[in-house]
Amino acid sequence: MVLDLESSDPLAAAIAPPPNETPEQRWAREQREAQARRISEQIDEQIRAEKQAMKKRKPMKLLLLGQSESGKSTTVKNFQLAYAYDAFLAERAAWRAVIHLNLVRSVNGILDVLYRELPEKAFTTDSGARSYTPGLDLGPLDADIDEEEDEREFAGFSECPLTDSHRALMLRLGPLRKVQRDLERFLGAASSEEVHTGGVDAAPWNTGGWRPREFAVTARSGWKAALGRMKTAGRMSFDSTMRRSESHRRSDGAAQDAQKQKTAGHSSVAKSSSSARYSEKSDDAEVESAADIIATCAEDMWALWTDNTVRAILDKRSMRPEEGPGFFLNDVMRVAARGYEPTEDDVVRARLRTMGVQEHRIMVEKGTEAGYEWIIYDVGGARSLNSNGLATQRHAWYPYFDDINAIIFLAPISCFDERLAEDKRVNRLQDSLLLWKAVCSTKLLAKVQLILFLNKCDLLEKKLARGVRVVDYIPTFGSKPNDLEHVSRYFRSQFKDISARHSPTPRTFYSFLTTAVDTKATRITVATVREGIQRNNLKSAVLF
Ligand SMILES: Nc1nc2c(ncn2[C@@H]2O[C@H](COP(=O)(O)OP(=O)(O)OP(=O)(O)O)[C@@H](O)[C@H]2O)c(=O)[nH]1
Ligand SMILES: [Mg+2]
Repeated sequence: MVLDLESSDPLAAAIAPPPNETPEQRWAREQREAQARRISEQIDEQIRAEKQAMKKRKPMKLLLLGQSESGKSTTVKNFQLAYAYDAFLAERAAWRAVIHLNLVRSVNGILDVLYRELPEKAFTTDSGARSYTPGLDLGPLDADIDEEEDEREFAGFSECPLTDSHRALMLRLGPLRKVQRDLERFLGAASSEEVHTGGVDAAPWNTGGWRPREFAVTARSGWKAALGRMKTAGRMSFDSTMRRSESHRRSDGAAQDAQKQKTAGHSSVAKSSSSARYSEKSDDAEVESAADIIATCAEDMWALWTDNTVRAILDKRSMRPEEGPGFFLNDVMRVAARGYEPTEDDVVRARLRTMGVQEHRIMVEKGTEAGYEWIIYDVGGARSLNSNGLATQRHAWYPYFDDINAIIFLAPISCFDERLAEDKRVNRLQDSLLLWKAVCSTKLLAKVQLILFLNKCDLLEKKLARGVRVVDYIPTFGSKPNDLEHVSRYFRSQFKDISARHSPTPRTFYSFLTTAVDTKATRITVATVREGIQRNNLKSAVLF
């Protein structure tokens, strides 16, 4: 049987003129069709005009505040994922070097602990000064040593539990010291600025004692320029033919970064752009060689992380790298593999400290608001922004406070049992509350919507599940059940109370329980917040 395509096409049948149409009927039909075309064109024109108007509309300005490691930059990444996905994708490869740095920092942090477990003679020089075994390229101790902690009797081990095969493993991982230095130099070539953390910066994965120093690149020193270089490096491993066009783009990018930072009120633009000079060839080669060494060490890193003795040593020291920032050891075989491309989740979990102010322009790519621009200011939560810092540095923040539409304030509520490194008397949650109080009471912000993200709920839940009792750190918590619901409700009530008592004029309290590394859940929160800010009304958004 031959299929009659013409008559079996429902569309063709629907638009075909009726059979036996009279001239009058034809005239009437053509009139109707012309009218329908006019309406359709009007609608198209209206959409075009709306898009134009959208582009002309003042961008929505959002400021992210909160102590260091509260999750501000992670929240920015969630905004990018939701509303500027193409831009997010474009930068994804660039994060490889950061993720590699995060990984080797975890490994070197563990190695530091292990070397300190070895008998004295294994790391005492002729002069008696402590050092690592001579002849190894272990570099300087990459941790802030707390002598008190160092001398502490190591309960549970009467003698060194590390065997010869542990030592051999540690030796084989020795080259990762240099890898860490190289990656730090690469990411920070614009500034070579290492930040000695303290105060609100501190969120070590060991709650007491010493911790690995964290590496930072700053807005002032042009970390975006560094990211530009990482883009090259990341892409190189996927497509080396991109090299030439990329180097052109990079110089453009450095100029744009300088311009953006200027817009954001940075005084050190010149420094930022001039410091973007670097030796492309050696930097690229360094990053590739770092990736190579990391790939070679993959199995040993995994062996280290899964070794029972090593884990017992970390446990005894209450060290939990897996709860710290930028933890990739569980994924080491994937992340360290040659040709590794970061996933979305990897990028969201990657840790790169922000110093100064980062300005992110997010152009909404799709939907009814395509073409609409958001400017998100991501403030480094370093010391300058602690409870006292806000007072002393308030002038520096005025340009950002001025015409801001909303502030998202991030408070990591899992850190109720952690203390500031610079002042052991101050609880980190307490520090967050003080900063919140300072923000709430700022007169210039009286009319600004404040949205509180009680973040790191996943870590809070884990902590409570392993028996850490809130009342031991915050006596006013009393005898309430030590579970996520009651604890988060209690913490929320503290923040709410401060908002009510210290806001210059009455303001509605908006809060969300968040886990910023959970991109699915955060996407919903971000959408609610975005719509709410746009309508200047988040009433339906108050959760629990
Ligand atoms: N487990 C967990 N980790 C989180 C969460 N939010 C952020 N992180 C991690 O915490 C680390 C710090 O997050 P950032 O977003 O860099 O913190 P920040 O507030 O920008 O810190 P500064 O730039 O120092 O001011 C990163 O490694 C994140 O992946 C969370 O809800 N749960
Ligand atoms: Mg940040």
